[in-house]
Amino acid sequence: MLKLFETETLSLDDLTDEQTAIKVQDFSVWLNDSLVLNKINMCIPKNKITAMIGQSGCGKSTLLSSLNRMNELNQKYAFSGEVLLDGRDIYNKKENVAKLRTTVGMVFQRPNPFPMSIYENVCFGLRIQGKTERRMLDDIVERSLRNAALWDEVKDRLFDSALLLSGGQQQRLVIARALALKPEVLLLDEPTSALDPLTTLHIEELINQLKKTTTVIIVTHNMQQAARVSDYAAFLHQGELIEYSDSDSLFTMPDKKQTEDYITGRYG
Ligand SMILES: Nc1ncnc2c1ncn2[C@@H]1O[C@H](COP(=O)(O)OP(=O)(O)OP(=O)(O)O)[C@@H](O)[C@H]1O
Repeated sequence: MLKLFETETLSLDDLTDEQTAIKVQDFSVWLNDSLVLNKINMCIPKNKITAMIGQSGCGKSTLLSSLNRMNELNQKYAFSGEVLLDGRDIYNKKENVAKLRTTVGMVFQRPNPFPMSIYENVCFGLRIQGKTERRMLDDIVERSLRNAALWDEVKDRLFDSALLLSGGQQQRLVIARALALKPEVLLLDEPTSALDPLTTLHIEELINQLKKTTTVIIVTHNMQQAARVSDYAAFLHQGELIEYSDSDSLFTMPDKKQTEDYITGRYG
């Protein structure tokens, strides 16, 4: 299979604690009293790209947003089980949720730049953390924009409104905003679904670069994209984790008939 990038494959069954970024254990979610995720178990490897795939409504976004407690913004939310980040249950009562959401950053389907300058967008979270020293902010803004492959396009207009950027530039800007906080994990919810093919390719290259320092988990409807960029893939169906393995195996020799039907386009 044509892969955009090659990578060493670890066996998901033999991951050590050091190789594991997030461990999801018997995790179930109810929204408005209906079961949306049913006893999910998965170990997400560190500094790799893991894709979540499955037909609309299967629970991908719910699972993704459960990994940094974004799901709690939904009022009628209940869960059971555990999500361990570096061995710590993020649902423990003492968890600092604001800090968690900087450690586990999230980028949504539609870019959501704030109505302020490009520069201020990138340092938004840093300012909330009370960081004001200009030279440090300048350095972080430059590094984050470089890492998000946007620096060359915006370096001469850092103080222009972010809303003037194109859709693809805005998506890279919000990735830069997340990177400024040095996340350990970045959650991407269909980050390229609103973008053209060339910009999508830029973002895919960027995602691959990110794994040098960051664990990336991406929800995508685009099977080619999942096969191109991900090292591991999880197939969900009606709230169940049907199959989870390295992407080469899942996309070329799936174990389960349901997975095969989905990736060959028989449904979904
Ligand atoms: N607030 C809510 N109350 C009740 N059910 C909800 C709520 N939000 C989502 N759901 C249901 O939970 C299930 C999972 O939704 P989720 O958004 O996680 O699926 P998804 O796989 O990401 O779908 P898509 O690919 O369409 O974005 C769906 O059946 C959805 O209708």
